[in-house]
Amino acid sequence: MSDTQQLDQLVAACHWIGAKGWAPATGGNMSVRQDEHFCLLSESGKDKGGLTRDDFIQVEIASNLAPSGRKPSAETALHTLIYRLFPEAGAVLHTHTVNATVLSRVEEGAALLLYGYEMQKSLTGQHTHEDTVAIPVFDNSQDIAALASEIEDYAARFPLRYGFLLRGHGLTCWGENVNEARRHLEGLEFLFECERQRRLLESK
Ligand SMILES: CSCCC(=O)C(=O)COP(=O)(O)O
Ligand SMILES: [Zn+2]
Repeated sequence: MSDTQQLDQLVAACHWIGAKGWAPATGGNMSVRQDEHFCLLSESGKDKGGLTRDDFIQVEIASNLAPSGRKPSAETALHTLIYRLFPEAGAVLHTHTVNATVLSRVEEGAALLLYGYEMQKSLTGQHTHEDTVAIPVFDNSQDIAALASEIEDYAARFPLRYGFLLRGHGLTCWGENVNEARRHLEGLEFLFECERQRRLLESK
């Protein structure tokens, strides 16, 4: 698929995310890989539900630098980390949903454990509700370089698949292309909603 087609799919995904209310105000950021060395990342501070092709900025994956001098997302280092860690990753979506924000705060452990849900099979490679999907939760930080380094250390020691949560902040997830990243986002968001409801009911 050409760069233009991938970017068009990403723009459509941004509009879909916006319509769902998953990137309120200027929250969220989205990117697509161009090749081994470069990705296209959303410009910082924009309403991501209304992005057009021109709102994406080329960023060098190794350096986080934008040759154009424009300002890509404040969370650029998290996107480029994913592209460096996973050569098969082709798109990254970061959202600020209520479920991800609340669940990541009430979860006291280092990971949100999802099990018993048929919808786990919306995640590539999951074939049964009887397995456990672990989505790590990292404490939020305004120091994105330090956060990226912490996540890199985690990935060197533990499996990291589909996405991670930032406590009180949101979800960052990815896929081999925009469509797979979208499926992972939608599947995880559904699972987060179920888990939030389950915890609420069981606490009564
Ligand atoms: C109110 S949004 C705060 C920053 C953030 O978490 C985010 O996802 C958007 O930052 P960006 O620089 O990508 O616009
Ligand atoms: Zn964010």
